[in-house]
Order: sequence, then structure tokens, then C-alpha cells
Amino acid sequence: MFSTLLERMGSASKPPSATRIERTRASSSDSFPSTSTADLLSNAQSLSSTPPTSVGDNVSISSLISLIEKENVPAPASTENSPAGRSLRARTKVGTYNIKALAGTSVHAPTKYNKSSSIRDLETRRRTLSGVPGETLGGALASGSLSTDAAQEDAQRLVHDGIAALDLPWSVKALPKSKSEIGLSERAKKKAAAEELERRKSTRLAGEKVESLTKKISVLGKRSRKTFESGLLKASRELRKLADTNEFAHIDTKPVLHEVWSNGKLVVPGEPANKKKKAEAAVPASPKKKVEEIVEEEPKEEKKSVKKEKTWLTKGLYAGQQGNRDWSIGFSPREREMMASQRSKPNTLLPFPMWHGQRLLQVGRDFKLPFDVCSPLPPGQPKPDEWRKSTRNRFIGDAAAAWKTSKHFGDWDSSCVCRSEEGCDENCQNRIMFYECDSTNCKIGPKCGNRAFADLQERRKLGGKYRIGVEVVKTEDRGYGVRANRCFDPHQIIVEYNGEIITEEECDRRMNEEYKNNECYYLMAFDQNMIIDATTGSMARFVNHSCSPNCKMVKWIVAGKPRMALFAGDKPIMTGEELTYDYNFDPFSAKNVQECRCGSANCRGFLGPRPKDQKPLKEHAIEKAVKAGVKAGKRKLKEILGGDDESKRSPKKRKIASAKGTKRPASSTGKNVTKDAVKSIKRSASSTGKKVAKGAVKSIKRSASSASMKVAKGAVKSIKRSASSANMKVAKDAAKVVKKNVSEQIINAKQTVSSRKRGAPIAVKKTVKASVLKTYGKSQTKLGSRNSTLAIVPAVTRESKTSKTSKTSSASKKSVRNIVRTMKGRKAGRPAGIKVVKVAGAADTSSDEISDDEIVVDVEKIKG
Ligand SMILES: C[S@@+](CC[C@H](N)C(=O)[O-])C[C@H]1O[C@@H](n2cnc3c(N)ncnc32)[C@H](O)[C@@H]1O
Repeated sequence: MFSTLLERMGSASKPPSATRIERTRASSSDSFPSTSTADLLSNAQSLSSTPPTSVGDNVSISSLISLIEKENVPAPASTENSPAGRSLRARTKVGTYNIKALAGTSVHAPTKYNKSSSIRDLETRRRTLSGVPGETLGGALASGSLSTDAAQEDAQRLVHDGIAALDLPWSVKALPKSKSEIGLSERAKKKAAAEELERRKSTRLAGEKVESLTKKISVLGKRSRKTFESGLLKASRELRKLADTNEFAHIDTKPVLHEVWSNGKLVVPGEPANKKKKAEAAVPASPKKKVEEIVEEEPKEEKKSVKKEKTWLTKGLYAGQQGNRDWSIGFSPREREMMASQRSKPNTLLPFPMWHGQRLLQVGRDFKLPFDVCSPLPPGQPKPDEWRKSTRNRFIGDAAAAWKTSKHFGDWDSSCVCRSEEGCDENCQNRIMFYECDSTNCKIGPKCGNRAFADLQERRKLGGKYRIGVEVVKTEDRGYGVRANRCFDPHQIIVEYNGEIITEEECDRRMNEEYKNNECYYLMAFDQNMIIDATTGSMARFVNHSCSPNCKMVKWIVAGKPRMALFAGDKPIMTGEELTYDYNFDPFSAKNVQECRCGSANCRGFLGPRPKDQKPLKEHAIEKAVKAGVKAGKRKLKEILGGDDESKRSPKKRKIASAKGTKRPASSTGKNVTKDAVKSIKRSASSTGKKVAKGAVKSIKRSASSASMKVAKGAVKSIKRSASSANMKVAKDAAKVVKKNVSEQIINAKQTVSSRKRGAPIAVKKTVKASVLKTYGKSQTKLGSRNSTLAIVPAVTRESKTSKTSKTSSASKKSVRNIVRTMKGRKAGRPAGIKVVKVAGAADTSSDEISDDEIVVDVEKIKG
């Protein structure tokens, strides 16, 4: 392009001008080829105002020239008139001018100021390309000769677009130099070079490879380069200055910090997450702060003491709950008060679900237990009149003294040998003996399962209908009764039979005086021939009789004292069931017999003894019984008189043989007679002398005659009592047989004694009277058996009562004697597990009192 131009110019002007161009060029401080062009232009035709300062200028000039050519603009005459043949220096001088001084003047560019329309147009076009020629952007702005803002923006945008299109880092070196730079002094240039060098160094240091812009441009295609260069021309000086910065060149002089952020927090490698907080805490406070802290220290400590300790969850959702409390125990009065006060300030917020249960327990709410758990009767039930309640036994009158002075007092020493792993189960020695365990006789403690009365006491102490578990109910035809308002397990204790413990004498007095008009008596034979009167007593007194009961009344020894309680039977008891037990009632006379209305399938029809106790006496059975009695008497006599070697006989066999069912009334009677006689003989035989022997004979005669009568009477009575009215005839016959047999025995005894007269002296004393005990509910039975019999005498006439009680009173005394003997037997150190149930030879031993598994011990034999 330049060559073309020069050629044309050469054709238009003389060759020396070309030489001048070259020289001018050589004299120019910069090596810009455009300088020569500018000079050429300015000298030749003054088209351009200032020499081009950039590559862009050259381009613009060339384009301008082409435009001139196009428009056939005549070349300036000055070019032609240029002085030739002058010295290089002079020419140079002439041709050189102060650019700065001439910039923008008519001298510098006369055509500009005398411009024709065509030239103006050209200039305008040029301005649009490179701004105001010879002026900086700032200067142009100041002079107000700058193109429009839109043009500026366009230029800037173009530059930016160009750079963005390249996407390359800037090379400062490649950027066109500013005008001011061009005119810099050598020193300044050096400084600038040094700075540049520094920049370059830092760039290298930053490790970023930066290619020079020149290089970049060189690699561009021709068209692209053009575009880029034109874009650069448009860039303002400010932008070019900006281009010098590291920031613009994407040169990082500061080291890059690689940070890791997690959950919105800066993570510093090798440092725990809460290090910051700790570090903050560890940073020593400034002295000023320290003083403040010292001042505030005291109140802080106070706060700490008040502050509650947080309970942390250790496991599970419900962790942290206070689970130590046994909610079944209930609340103390103080706790209730506290809760009542809390109730006045209700918490408006609902508690968390895990606290809901506790809140319910504390605050409470009305609820109804299901029927099968607890179903008490609604209020307004009929209540029995004159019922003085008592839930403990009380000794009345002489009973306490008699109790303490009784020989057996303190016989209840027992201690179990159960192990804590097993507890006191069915094999517990105390349990077998019907002794309740406590701290004195059991080492197991709370795990012990043989503390029914203690459990009942605890249950009742807390109160509440469920814990009491029973209530009085009015029955249709049996007066009041007792029903369960909750469930009971088999053999579970239900309610204690409490009342006043009275002696027999006191009982007689009450019946004759206090209860003479009563229809019901609440008297039960107890222990030591004492009686419990539950007229003032517990609810258990209202328990009715049933022939198929669901409960049983059992006597236990608790802390050395006998106590009676109603226990559940072999089956569980359901809510609402009426509680009953078998009275095993002894009516004493036909007048006292009451009709039973229990309604069970196997109802006996009247309130009386148990079925096995009232087996119908058959004819052959009576005969057999009488025969057995006589046989036993004979055998005794033989033994005493030396007819039989006792050591050869099995005592066990004898004991078992004598304890059989309905034979007992007759056989025991016969035995008693012979035994008494033999005893007298034995005692008498020990003394010596004829006198004694004579006395003995008399005595035996007396005793024999009286014994025969008594035996006969006793046998008849016994048979009468046992037999029903239908068997009365049979009984009478049996009595006759007994009488006959006994008289024979007496004759035999007399003969024996007379034969002995010659040998050893015999003293025969009056024998003990063998009588049948008649008392309330067969008290002997109760002593021997744990299953109690109700000793209630139904409403009877006064006369009959009086006669009966007088008999009872005398019989009771006999009973006491027998009991004492029984207790002696117990105290004699019987082996564990053997129950002394009946005493053969005692005054009255009804057949019902001995079961098959019980052993009958002949006390007299033991003593002997
Ligand atoms: C200890 S009291 C029982 C409470 C009595 N029902 C009351 O109202 O006080 C015993 C008396 O109740 C009556 N009794 C109990 N069980 C009975 C039954 N199965 N049939 C008829 N009367 C009965 C009898 O009058 C008996 O003398």
C-alpha cells in the first residue's frame, strides 16, 4: 500500500521528495513508519494535522489517501515547491516543526481551517475513526470538540468486545503508546522501562504465561488484525492507561488463597470446627474488659447457683424422664397440696407427648376403670344398722390375760430356711405351718411371698375402693352379703375377719344378755378356746355361707398371734362376684337348723356341717364301729395285763387304724373307757400292800360301773348327734350293743384285778370322764384344722339358748384341758413337717376332723 502511494506520489512529484521522506524518517526519534507518512502528507498536501501516533493512524492515513484519490483532490502545491538542494540539516529543520505548538492550528493544518466541504467531510470521517487528530481524549473533551458520547461509547464497546473476543491477557508492551509517552525524556523512559520490567517480573512471578499483544495480533488473520487495530484506536487514553494495570491484564500479584467453605462456615484445614469459639474464649480480654468482668463476677456466680442443671438425653426418646418414682404408691399429702396449688395456675401449653403421662398423673383427670378391673357399687346402697367397724383384733376382759398365761404362749417359734432366689414358695416351712413370715422368722425380706397379712395391711392403709376390694351389698333373701368390686387371684388374701377376742364365759354372757334378741350372731371360734365376736368388727362378718364357696376362712399365726382372714379359693374371683365360704355350721339342735339359700347345684339344703361330716350312718357301719371299739378295749387290757408284747406291734398301724371316719365316735368312746380303767390299774399297781389293793378293787369297781354308764350314754349321744333322725333307730340299737360290750369288759376287768391281788398291789382311781364337747362351731375342730367353722347360733328361744350355753360352758373347760395337752405335744419337739392334728383319746374327736393324710398321735402313749 505504501509503495503504491509512493509510486503515485512519485509520479506527481519529484524524486527528491522520496529521499527527503527517508531522511525525515531517519531523523525521527521513533521508528514509526507513519512519521514519514505524516511528514509527507503534511508537507505535501497538509491533509493530516499531526503525524500519526499509532498504527491506527497509519491505517487511517492510508485510507484517507485512498479517499483523496477517489475524490481527485489536487495535491498541495507546496510539495512541488519544496526546496531542493538544501543541506540535510536545513531541510530537516525546515521540514520539522513543533508538533505540540502547531497542533490544531491553521499553520499546522491550514487546509483544515480553510477547508472545503469535501475536506471537512473527510475529516469528519476521520474523526469518527480516530477521534480528534492530534488531541488526547481528555483534551478533546475539554475542548468540546469531541465527537458525541455515543461515539465514545461505541469506541469503548468496540475495544471491550475486541479484548473479550480475544480472551487473552493483555501485553502492555504491545499496546500503543500514549502521546505523552512519546514525548518522554530518556530518564522517564528508563523509569518506565524499569517499571515495565518490574511488572513483567511480577507477572512471571505470578506464574501466569502472558503472551504479548503484538504476538497475538501477528497470529491473527489480516482481517481480524485490522478489526482489532481499529478497535484499539478507538480506545480512549484512559482506557489505555487502564490497560497498563495488572488488574486489567489479569495479573495476580497477591497469592491466591484456597478456602473451603462448609455449611456456610469457613473450614480451615487442621483446625476443629469450634476452634474459633475456643480461640475467642482463649483470647485474653483487654484490660478494660477484665475490669468489667471482675466487677460482674459476683452476680454471675449467684446466677449459676440458681440456674437449673440441664438433663441431657442419654438414650432414647424418653431419656431424661424421672422414672424412679413408683406411681402406684400414690402421693403424700404434701405432694397433693403442691399439685393442687399447681392446678390453680394451669399451663396453657400442652406438654410434649413424652411428658403427657406424667402430667396426667400429677394433675389427674376423671376416669372410670373398666368393669373387670374395678366396679364399685354406686352410692346410695342400703347399709346395715349398728355396725361398729373395727379392722383389728382386740382382747376384751380376761381374754388378754388368759392368752398370755396359756401354756402354749410362745410356741409359735419358727423360722424358714428359704433362699432368696426361690422366695418363700409352697415349700416354705412357715407357710406349711400357717405362720406368716416377718423379719424375725424369715431372712428373705421384701421378696418373700408369705406375707399376706402384711400385704393386706399395706393395701388397706393406702385406702381406695380398689385396694379395699370388697363392699357390703344387700342380698335378696340372705340379708347383707359381701361382694368383690375387683378381681382376686387364687388364694389371695381378701379381707381379715377382725373383731373382739373374748373368752367363752364372756361369750356366754353376751349371748344371754346382749344378743338375746339378735337374729344373727357374728361369733367364730378362734384359738385357745377363745372366740372372735365380729359384732364390732370388719366387713368380713357379712360374708354369707355357700355350699359351693369361692373363698375360705383360714387361721394364720402372724407375729405369734392367731388371725383369721378370708382368702380366695382355688379359682380366681371376678369383679362383682359375691364372696362366700362354707360355714361348716354346727346347729347343735334341730331347732337351730336354717334353710340354705346359696342356690348352688350341690346345696345341702340347710346350714350345717360339710357333707363328709354328715355321712348317713348305716346299720352295719355302726355295728362295725361298736365292735371295733370293744376290740380295741380288749386289746388295751391285754397289753396292760401283759398278754401282748407291745414292742412287737407296729405303732403306726395302730395309729392309722384308729383314725377312720365314722367309726371314731363309738370306737374312741370304748377306747376311752378301757384306757381310763387301765390307767387307774397301772397307777394303782405301782403301790404296794393289800390295803391299797383293796382300795384299788373298790375304786375299779366304782369306776367300772360309772364308766359303763357313762360310756353307754356317751356312745348314744355321740351316735345320736352324728346320725340323722332317720337313723335314730339304728343308733339306739348300736347303743345297746355298746352297753352290753362295755359291761362285759368291766366283768373282765374285775376278774383281772382279782387275779392281780395275789401279785402286785393295784390302786384304781376315778377315771376321767369321757364326754362329748359341745361348743360353738366345734372349737376343737378349729384348733386342729385351719379351715374355720362359723360359730354362729341362729335366732333361738331364750330357754333353749340358756340350756345350751350352760352345757357348752362345762364342755368348754374340758376342751381347754385337751387343747393344752395338744400344745404340750407340739412343744415336745415334733419333727418339722408333721402336724399334730388330733389327739386320740381326747374328749371329743369328730371324724370330720381327721383327714387321710393326717397322723393321729396318742398323747397318753407318748407320755407313757
Ligand atoms: C354371719 S351372718 C352373715 C351376714 C348376714 N347375712 C347379715 O345380714 O348380717 C350369717 C347369717 O346370714 C344368713 N345366711 C348366711 N348365708 C346364708 C345362706 N346361704 N342361706 C341363708 N341364710 C344365710 C343366716 O341367717 C346366717 O345366720
